[in-house]
Amino acid sequence: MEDEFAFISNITPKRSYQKTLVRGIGDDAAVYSGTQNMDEVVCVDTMVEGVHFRRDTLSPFQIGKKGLAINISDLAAMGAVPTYYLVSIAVPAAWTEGELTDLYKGMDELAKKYQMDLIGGDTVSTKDALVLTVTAIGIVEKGRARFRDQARAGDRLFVTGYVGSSAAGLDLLFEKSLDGVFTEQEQSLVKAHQEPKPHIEEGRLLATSSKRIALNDVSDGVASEAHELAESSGVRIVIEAGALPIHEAMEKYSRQRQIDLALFGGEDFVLIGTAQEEDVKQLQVIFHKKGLRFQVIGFVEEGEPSVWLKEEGQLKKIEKHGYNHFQKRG
Ligand SMILES: Nc1ncnc2c1ncn2[C@@H]1O[C@H](COP(=O)(O)OP(=O)(O)OP(=O)(O)O)[C@@H](O)[C@H]1O
Ligand SMILES: Cc1ncc(C[n+]2csc(CCOP(=O)(O)O)c2C)c(N)n1
Ligand SMILES: [Mg+2]
Ligand SMILES: [Mg+2]
Ligand SMILES: [Mg+2]
Repeated sequence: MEDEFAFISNITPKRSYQKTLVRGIGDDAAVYSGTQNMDEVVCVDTMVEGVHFRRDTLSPFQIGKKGLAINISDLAAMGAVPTYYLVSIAVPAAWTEGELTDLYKGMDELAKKYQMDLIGGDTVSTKDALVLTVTAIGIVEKGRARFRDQARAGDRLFVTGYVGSSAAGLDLLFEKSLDGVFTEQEQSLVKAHQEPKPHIEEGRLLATSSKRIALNDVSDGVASEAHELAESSGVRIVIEAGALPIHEAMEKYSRQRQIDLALFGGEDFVLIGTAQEEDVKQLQVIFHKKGLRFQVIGFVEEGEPSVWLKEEGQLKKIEKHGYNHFQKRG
């Protein structure tokens, strides 16, 4: 990059979607007005070169798109409607301005889909690895945000999409690299890793259609997210191995590997939650009508906060070893 200021000028949006925007990029901070009867929802997640992606696993466009997607996924897990985002980027010398422009195009594609305005950020240089930090903002009707602490004994555990696909796709990318040759089946796993689709529509249905729902998104793997629900809610969660929705492209993998990828792989960015049995029945109908996936994968019991896997009648305790930045993968 030659000039930080010319770069900022290039990535400044020429249009805005949100009516509440008062001042976007170009001042010391952005300003937007609150919306009556809505709560503001805000989250931030970071992607680091070498940790969350490599140059041979994601293209610059995909890095941008995924950097925004993982944040929209957290908004989805709260039941929110996305509105704004801010981008902080630390750029090493090896990255060209063209690549950075592509990275922003990736974010812009998704922003357009959800009518989100880019309203600010920060651009700095760094020595080795690119670091992309996105802050996403959304709104949700007052009292409707979906929390992790709402699971109760008797609830069913559900997910809103395939689990394990992203980790399977990453393994394929490690094996063959970005421009490797993939079968059509392999390509669907690779795509799940490179361009995860945030489940906003699902989150909105869960925020507006039912009563008490605990909700989280799958960034670190089903086991880790189930632990978060169990710990926040003070309950015991049982996952039924046979019910996990595994993509057909993983059929040729051993059963053990499929389950491992689903439980401990992560980055699927589907929603995982719990709801009362009678609400689950309604939700299944609503989701089905919209062509969306809603799969019951287990249940909630009273007991010490813990997660168990039920497989062929046997119960096995599963530890919280999803993806953990400061632990070796178990
Ligand atoms: N360094 C930090 N400083 C302050 N709060 C943090 C920090 N890291 C995480 N948190 C907060 O801790 C909570 C859990 O964060 P966490 O990142 O685990 O959730 P997540 O974004 O859903 O998961 P993931 O990062 O795997 O996508 C959130 O409320 C988050 O804002
Ligand atoms: C090159 C490369 N190596 C490993 C991985 C796997 N990975 C990285 S972070 C993460 C969990 C979510 O992170 P966070 O908790 O920060 O949201 C996972 C499963 C990857 N995507 N790319
Ligand atoms: Mg986070
Ligand atoms: Mg989350
Ligand atoms: Mg997250």
